[in-house]
Amino acid sequence: MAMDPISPSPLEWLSRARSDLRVGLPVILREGARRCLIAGAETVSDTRLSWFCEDGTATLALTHWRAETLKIRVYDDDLARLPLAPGIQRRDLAALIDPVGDLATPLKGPFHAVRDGASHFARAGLALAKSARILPAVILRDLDTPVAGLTEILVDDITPPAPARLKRVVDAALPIAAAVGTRLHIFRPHDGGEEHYAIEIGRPDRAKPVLTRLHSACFTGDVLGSLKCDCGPQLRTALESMATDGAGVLLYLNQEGRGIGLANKMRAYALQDQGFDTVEANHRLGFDDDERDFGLGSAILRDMGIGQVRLMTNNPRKVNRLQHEGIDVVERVPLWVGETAFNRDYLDVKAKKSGHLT
Ligand SMILES: Nc1nc2c(ncn2[C@@H]2O[C@H](COP(=O)(O)OP(=O)(O)OP(=O)(O)O)[C@@H](O)[C@H]2O)c(=O)[nH]1
Ligand SMILES: [Zn+2]
Repeated sequence: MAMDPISPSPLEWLSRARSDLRVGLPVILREGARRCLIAGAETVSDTRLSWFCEDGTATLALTHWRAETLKIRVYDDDLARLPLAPGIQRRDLAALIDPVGDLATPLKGPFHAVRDGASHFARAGLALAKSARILPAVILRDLDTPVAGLTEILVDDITPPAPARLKRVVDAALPIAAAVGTRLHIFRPHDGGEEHYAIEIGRPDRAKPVLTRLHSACFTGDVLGSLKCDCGPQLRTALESMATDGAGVLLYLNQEGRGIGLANKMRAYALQDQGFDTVEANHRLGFDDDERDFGLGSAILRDMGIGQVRLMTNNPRKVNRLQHEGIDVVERVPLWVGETAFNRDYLDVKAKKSGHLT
């Protein structure tokens, strides 16, 4: 991995590794002279799975959340490793990593987690799977020699995640129903991740606090008008308030499903159909309550020359993260709109479990 101008940089390798995992291609993790092959447990093919497992040394890494649901002992703080026997099939793996069938087949196990050996390859693999927006579960196997054609990355390049860096790609006038004088700015992260947008209403005076919202993408709420959440009404109300005020900036962050991606959010909805709440559903899938990085918001605001904001939110994590990164949140503007019979429990859980201010 020489740092000449033409070879991939660590960030570029990471971007490749995410795509590889998504299509089912294994990736090599390296630390010093040690190499480990990993693959997404959700995406690995039958043939590759049997290759991984043929000598009986492969393991499956799950987050502590998923392990707790399956009653697996957690020896490594935030994750658990299970041995994978030769001959294990993809449907056996699916039952371990995907909670949708948990209630139908509740008596899985007992499981004997791996205690020995280092867990950092597993931890790095799980971080990579999350950033690839697949289920947070990876299979691992030590590797003696490099494999030609596979992406190889250093464990240290995965954890801890680097602070968000984005570049402004383009902006143009976009008259919208809420405000004719609107511009849409597109920002592209250096790490090859999803693009994010800034919707600038009017011409906010940078010398004063700017009415601002950090809005996370919600395809179901923003586009389809889902009644299960409050995102659509929050989006429209925020834009209308900025129009009424004469100026404002709404950052549309492509962190669908609190950062787990739309496919995993729909898995969470399937669990909610079974009676679990929004937080429990994330945990049963193996995710934290909230996987979003609000550092994206401060990076974009800084780029736009905005240092002081009146932030439209009920979420104290957004306020804290902006403050932490030097954006002065001079006021929090509550944004409670769009309660329906279908989202009452969801809003209740956000207030009770996720600390949303009422
Ligand atoms: N995982 C998961 N994500 C959900 C669910 N319902 C909505 N979301 C996502 O939750 C996020 C809500 O985003 P925001 O409205 O910006 O954030 P918030 O944390 O509610 O904070 P404020 O609205 O600012 O008070 C969006 O990314 C939605 O896609 C759910 O049941 N599970
Ligand atoms: Zn929503």
